[in-house]
Amino acid sequence: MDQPQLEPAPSPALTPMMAQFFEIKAVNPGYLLFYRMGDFYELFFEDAEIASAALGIVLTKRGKHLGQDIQMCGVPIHAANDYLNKLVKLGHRVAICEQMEDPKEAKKRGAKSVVRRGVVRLITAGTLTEDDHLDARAANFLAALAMVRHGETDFALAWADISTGETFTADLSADQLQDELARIDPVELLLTEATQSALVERHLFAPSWSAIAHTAPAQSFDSETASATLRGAFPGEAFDPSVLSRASRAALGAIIAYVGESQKGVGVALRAPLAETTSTYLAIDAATRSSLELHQTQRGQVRGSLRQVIDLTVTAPGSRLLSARLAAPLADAAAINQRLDAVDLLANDTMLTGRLRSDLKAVPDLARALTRLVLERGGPRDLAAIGAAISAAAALSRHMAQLAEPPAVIARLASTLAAAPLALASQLALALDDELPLLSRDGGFVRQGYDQTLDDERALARQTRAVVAALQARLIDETDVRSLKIRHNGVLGYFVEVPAGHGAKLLEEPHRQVFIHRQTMANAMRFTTTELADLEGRIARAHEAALDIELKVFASLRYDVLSRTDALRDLADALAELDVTTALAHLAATRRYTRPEIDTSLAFEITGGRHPVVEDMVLAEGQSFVANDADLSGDDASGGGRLWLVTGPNMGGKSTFLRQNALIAILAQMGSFVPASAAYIGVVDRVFSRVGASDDIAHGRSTFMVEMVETAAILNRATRRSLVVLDEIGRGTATFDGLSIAWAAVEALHETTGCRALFATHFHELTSLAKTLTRVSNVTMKVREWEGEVVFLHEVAAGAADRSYGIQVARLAGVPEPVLRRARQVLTVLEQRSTGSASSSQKASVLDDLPLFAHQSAPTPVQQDPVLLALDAVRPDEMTPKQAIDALYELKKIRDDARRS
Ligand SMILES: Nc1ncnc2c1ncn2[C@@H]1O[C@H](COP(=O)(O)OP(=O)(O)OP(=O)(O)O)[C@@H](O)[C@H]1O
Repeated sequence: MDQPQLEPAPSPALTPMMAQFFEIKAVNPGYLLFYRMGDFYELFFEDAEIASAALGIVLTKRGKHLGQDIQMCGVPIHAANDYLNKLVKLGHRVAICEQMEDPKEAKKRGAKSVVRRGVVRLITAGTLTEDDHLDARAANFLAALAMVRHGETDFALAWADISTGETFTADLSADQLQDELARIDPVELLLTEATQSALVERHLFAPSWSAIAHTAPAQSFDSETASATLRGAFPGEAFDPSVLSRASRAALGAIIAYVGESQKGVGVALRAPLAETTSTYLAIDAATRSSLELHQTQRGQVRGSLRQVIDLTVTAPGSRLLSARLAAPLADAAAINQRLDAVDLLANDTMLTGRLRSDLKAVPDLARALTRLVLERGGPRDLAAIGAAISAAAALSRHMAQLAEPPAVIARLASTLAAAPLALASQLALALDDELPLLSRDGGFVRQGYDQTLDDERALARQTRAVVAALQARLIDETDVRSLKIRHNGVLGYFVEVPAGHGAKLLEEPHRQVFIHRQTMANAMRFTTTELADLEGRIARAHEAALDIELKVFASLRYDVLSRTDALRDLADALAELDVTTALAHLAATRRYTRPEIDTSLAFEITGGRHPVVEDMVLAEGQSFVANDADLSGDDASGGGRLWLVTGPNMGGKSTFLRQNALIAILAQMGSFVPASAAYIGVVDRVFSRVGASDDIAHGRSTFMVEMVETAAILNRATRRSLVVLDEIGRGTATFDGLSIAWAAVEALHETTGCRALFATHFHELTSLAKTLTRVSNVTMKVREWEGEVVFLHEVAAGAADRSYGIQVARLAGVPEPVLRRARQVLTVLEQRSTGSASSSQKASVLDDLPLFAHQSAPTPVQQDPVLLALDAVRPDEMTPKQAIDALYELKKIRDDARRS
């Protein structure tokens, strides 16, 4: 969110401080400047207006500039973090400008000189590292998008999570762009102005990107300079920039430049980038992600999403990895089966899984602690977190050592955990105290007994404090002022304080030889003595010396940790992966999920499938979920997979059935067991789901237009290996248009695409396609009619529905009885008309009677219910138990009589 710039012209009347402000502001355009003044960060001019409105803090004035009041607001240092958090969440960008020298130093240069200040950090959504700014269970990606004019691909994307160091690149074609960004879900997106305009022009700029896009200068995307930048950022053999495309280098270079600029010279340790090829993953486009409510519901809530139901991880890094796996399931059968082997073993060994999960609970966020230490923002607790993670890894690997022939993933994890640098953990445990401060700057974190010189200095400081107490006692004796006290404050240091009434005594002989007057207060007088000043010096020196040693210990521990960065990152990865694997095993064991069989065929055979989220909701309401089979299996010889046409009443469970099959495919390919009694799936390359399209008024597209754009995307992009799930295509337009489009779409999916597909529809005419298209079958959601009401059985059965039960559903929804009656009349005539059995006079009469409400009869007067009338007469307080039972029988009888009549 860019903000207006201040006028740059410094006027001759400018105070030196304002001149400094303008200078700093001019080189940080687009940032709210947090300008340090003593214990506050102050904001001026438009910055102050924006911040005061966003934070709800008071806007004041400080002097004038060019005849206008200077608006100002400020936040105290100790609360700055909260305010920063709020501003960044609202999309603002903040530059932190600190005092770079002691104000006393500035004074030495002259009374009017200004304290030197400089920007030490730029804070934006994508460059955060502090725990209190980050969501522990979500990645925080900064992305950069480079566009290529002439090249193999059109675009390249680089993205990095600064808080963990993970870095990726991918070359993309124009039609992959929106899907990939929806998968990565960055919090900030860098691109040049030219790229942004080109995207807008080509209708590729998704509306949701406006909130995260930040235009960066073209030179930061220069692929020539990028190579050098990349070599500097990823030194060593591990990474060779020339393996990346020019566009990927440019995008990655832009990220490195931006991060470097934001951290103002503090080296950011990103991990060597992983180049991703989209073909390794099951492709899920943005509309499908939203329709299937993978990470959040269509209303933007995590509750009710698939992620919420399946995320049983016990650590934040585990949760982040699970979320990433759900966003990008695999498309390689062997890799999926490896993951499944690991889950399988643990799902069947609940004892081991229980032990691992209980140990994992105590594992801290190693990756983020490590990054803070790299960025010189870490404290003693981060060091302790690293020690704790290493020790936990060792314990976990001991549990895993019992396994005789572990599957490949478990064996790999066990060996990484076993290689955890234990010596480092012991050293950290020896050095660090049990209770630790957040920051290292005030000391107090090194364990007693770790460093002899430190212990000596601390003892000295303690002793001198005892000497102060002895001195106080002696001075009381010598002066005979019982209320004399030796105290300490930040301004005077140590001083002698006596009540005002005794002050005069100390100013006189013989005491004036000893006591040097410092301050007179309303009810006390303060003095110092040579001996006290001397003692104070000793205490301060001991304290300083102790702090100095502690800071050296911290620096050396930090160095030791950083020299193991690669091993620690591997360890962090392994811990997160073990958490995900045990969580999926726990899910499988506790929710009756089964292992899917995965291969490269075109199978899709689900027995007793369930919808993971709807099942949870239905069970919570005390009902049971009806499991359903699906078989869309096909083969190349017969032209591809099967297509099921699903008909049935509204509320019958069609959407649930459609979605559950797509979700089962996604779960299976991310390496999870699935909610079914059996599942056999040939790897899916893309899944498309359009269930319950809604309009996109904000972007000028009607329901029908959205539906057609999405249908076009499916027909153009689905392959034989894809799974397509479509709900009610063509319902948003005139019946015949809609029916024709749905008809043609089914034919195209069957004849040209040959994908496995579920197609729900209310156009019963479509069911006749099963006669001509060999791989089309009709299924229907079963219902039963009971006393004129429809009961949904939620059961999928072969065949086609003969009616929609729309009017019954309208009745359930509370549509008034006269409207329902009239609807029934119209329906009867329309049905007879379509079968040709209505007489011409009947047809004429229904047409004459339209519009519908012209015919509406006056509402039937509400009849008084006899049961209620009888109930009114009942006086429970005046009844004996016998009379109460009789009354109950009477009420029942009245009701039965009323029914019969
Ligand atoms: N298999 C099932 N077992 C138990 N309850 C189910 C099942 N399927 C669906 N339901 C219940 O029925 C409700 C309606 O289901 P769903 O939205 O899938 O119906 P629909 O046929 O798609 O309706 P519409 O055509 O109006 O969109 C669900 O919210 C759920 O409570």
